[in-house]
Amino acid sequence: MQTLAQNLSSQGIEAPLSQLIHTLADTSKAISHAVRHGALAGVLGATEQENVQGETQKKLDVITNDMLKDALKADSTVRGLASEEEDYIVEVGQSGDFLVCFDPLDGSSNIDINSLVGTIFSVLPAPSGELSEKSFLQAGRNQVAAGYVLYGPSTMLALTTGKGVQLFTLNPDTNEYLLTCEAMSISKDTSEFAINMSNQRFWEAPMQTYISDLLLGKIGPREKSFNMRWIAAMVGDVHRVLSRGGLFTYPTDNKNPEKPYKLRLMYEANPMSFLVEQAGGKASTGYEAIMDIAPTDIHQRVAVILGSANEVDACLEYHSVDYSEEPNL
Ligand SMILES: O=P(O)(O)OC[C@H]1O[C@](O)(COP(=O)(O)O)[C@@H](O)[C@@H]1O
Ligand SMILES: [Mg+2]
Ligand SMILES: [Mg+2]
Repeated sequence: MQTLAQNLSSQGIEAPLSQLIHTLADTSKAISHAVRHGALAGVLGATEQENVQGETQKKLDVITNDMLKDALKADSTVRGLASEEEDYIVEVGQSGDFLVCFDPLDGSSNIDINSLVGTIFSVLPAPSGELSEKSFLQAGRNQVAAGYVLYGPSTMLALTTGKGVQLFTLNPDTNEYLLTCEAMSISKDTSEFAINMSNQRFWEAPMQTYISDLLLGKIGPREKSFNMRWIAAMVGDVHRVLSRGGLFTYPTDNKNPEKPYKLRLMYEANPMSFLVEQAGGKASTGYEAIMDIAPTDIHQRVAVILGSANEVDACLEYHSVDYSEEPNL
């Protein structure tokens, strides 16, 4: 099995990007170690702090953010970083080639129940000139690399540099990432979907109708039965979609009109969309491809529908219908 270094070199990845990917991969090994020690290391539970998005930070949110920040600050290829847990962008060096956006610990609500969590990252080219938040506001199409690390029964790194999606598994005996799937591929069709059903009454008409039709199974317009899964960590749900197909969505809702979306564009939706497209799937808001969005804020949120191409298309058809005349929606 190829090591991460061997795989990057066989893909012809240039030295600066390879260095950065190693920094991220090495830090994820340390995070995996901390996550695995859980209560033994006193890292479970919440802090008294909130992040810029008004969410109470878990201890591990802060610990993992600091680990990644420190490692990226020491990497000469990094010009700046943006994190879910940082209010503002952080300038790192004067001359680095890359900007890194990351969610240090995705699925925070799973920490205290010993369930799946992960790290998501997106690498953008650093524009020349003075660094500001504007430097980061690039469409997802500009990403030069993206990936996630899943801290599950085994620790796995899914990575794309625009040449398909490679999956590595951390060998716990040698602490080395080894290539265990050289080209992840999402089946075009699926009969599995993932959505937080408890928000059903808050969704817009297209999603209400689409999910109702899935639930009707064989007696409905789709004429087949669908299964549902919800891990409550995007990283786990997207990993399942990459592994065996499926549709994952966190749609627009009006639960809190000031927050119509949940997932963050720069460090959740864009990197996952890059991976999904590279594995042959699709990623949309319902109205446009996620990676085509021109960002306006590093912490901006967005509706996400991603996964098996034909099923995403089926969902998008519901978004092209005018429901304004429908009495009950
Ligand atoms: O709590 P809900 O509604 O199930 O939302 C789960 C979603 O929220 C998230 O946990 C948000 O990520 P963070 O844990 O990084 O804030 C996603 O990973 C996941 O898909
Ligand atoms: Mg997250
Ligand atoms: Mg997070």
